[in-house]
Amino acid sequence: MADSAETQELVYLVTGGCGFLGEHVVRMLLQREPRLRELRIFDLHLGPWLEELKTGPVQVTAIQGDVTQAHEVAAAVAGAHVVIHTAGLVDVFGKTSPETIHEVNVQGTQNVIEACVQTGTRFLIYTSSMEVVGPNIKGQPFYRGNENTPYEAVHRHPYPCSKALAEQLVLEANGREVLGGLPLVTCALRPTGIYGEGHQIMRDFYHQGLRLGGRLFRAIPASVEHGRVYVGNVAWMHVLVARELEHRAALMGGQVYFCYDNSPYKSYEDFNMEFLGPCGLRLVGTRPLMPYWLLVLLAALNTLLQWLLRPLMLYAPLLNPYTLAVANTTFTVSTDKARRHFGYEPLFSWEESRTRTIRWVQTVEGSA
Ligand SMILES: NC(=O)c1ccc[n+]([C@@H]2O[C@H](COP(=O)([O-])OP(=O)(O)OC[C@H]3O[C@@H](n4cnc5c(N)ncnc54)[C@H](O)[C@@H]3O)[C@@H](O)[C@H]2O)c1
Ligand SMILES: CC(C)CCC[C@@H](C)[C@H]1CC[C@H]2[C@@H]3[C@H](O)C=C4C[C@@H](O)CC[C@]4(C)[C@H]3CC[C@]12C
Repeated sequence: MADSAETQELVYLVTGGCGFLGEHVVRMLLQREPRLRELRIFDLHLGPWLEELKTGPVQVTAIQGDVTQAHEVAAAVAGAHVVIHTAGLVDVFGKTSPETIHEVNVQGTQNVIEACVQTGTRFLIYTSSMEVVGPNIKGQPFYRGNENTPYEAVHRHPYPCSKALAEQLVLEANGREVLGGLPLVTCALRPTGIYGEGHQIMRDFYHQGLRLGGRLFRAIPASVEHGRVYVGNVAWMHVLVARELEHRAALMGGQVYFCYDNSPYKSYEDFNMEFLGPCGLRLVGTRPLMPYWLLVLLAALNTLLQWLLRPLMLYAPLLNPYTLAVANTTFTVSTDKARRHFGYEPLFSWEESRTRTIRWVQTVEGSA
């Protein structure tokens, strides 16, 4: 992309632009990418909030489409300078079949890659995930690791498997010739557990606490560290990579970067309480209130119930064998690769991230 900080000439496409992360990427681009002429938002489910974005200087084009449909993807990609591909099924609760997860997350990503090649789009940023690395099926901890830390990335669950395959497709596509003869430049960003305004699981925990009289009951040892990253900083990293990818193609092309900021390392439950506590909830117990084997049994029971009830209803509780294993395994990152490669610094401090998230929880329906 030519250096044209002043002129608005670039066309960006964000797939999954109406999702939790996608919406923040869309808003961040409109706020902090002065070269934008058109911003295309491609999603299976378009949000009503998009209308409010159409009053600004940037042409905002909402495209209702399905990444599993190659022709729809190609039509949306054609003419874009940059594609930020966040669309995906983030399903670790058994809501959809393994086949559907693969079709959306893997085949959908392949469709995006082929659309870039066929239409001449040269820059593709993929939202991968920490789960491409771990935690693995052996439950081995990943303690403050980085992009080069050796770790046996072995998965069985459809979601991490799909993210790993999709990431591999994106990285392997780096350097492919696109229409016009120039090379495709790709990279993948690996957020750890994202939190912030719009985080559905945080909302679920909040409602669960309200139902239990303002209390949540500790299930995971406080010593299990989870890496979390604020959604605004993840969005900022996507914007920054998109801006720097051309000028630093040789360094950044085909690379993966963990998404990180200054959010503290805590157990999943203790971290959530940073936001739910100020909103009136209390985490009962300094240690897990029930033995791990009982949690394993309950998780297995939930899987059985989900299977039995499937003909009648969707039963998809937070607790299942996979979510329990992930929750119970330390996974934290400590890296500065994004800073070294493209000058990333978190846009939001921990204090700002925390305040913004608390304010959002306070607006959640049913809040105390
Ligand atoms: N939430 C996290 O903690 C987290 C952490 C790491 C990585 N990620 C990754 O970030 C991305 C976004 O995750 P999220 O948490 O915002 O999820 P989300 O479910 O809120 O957003 C995903 C978006 O993709 C859209 N989508 C789903 N299937 C589609 C299809 N077939 N065609 C077009 N659009 C489709 C959905 O409508 C939704 O708007 C995903 O790729 C996910 O794997 C999320
Ligand atoms: C004891 C049980 C009730 C566990 C409840 C917490 C559980 C639902 C949480 C714990 C860890 C969470 C995952 C983690 O933050 C990272 C990711 C990667 C991302 O790509 C998708 C979301 C996911 C899987 C989180 C889902 C919710 C988990 C499992």
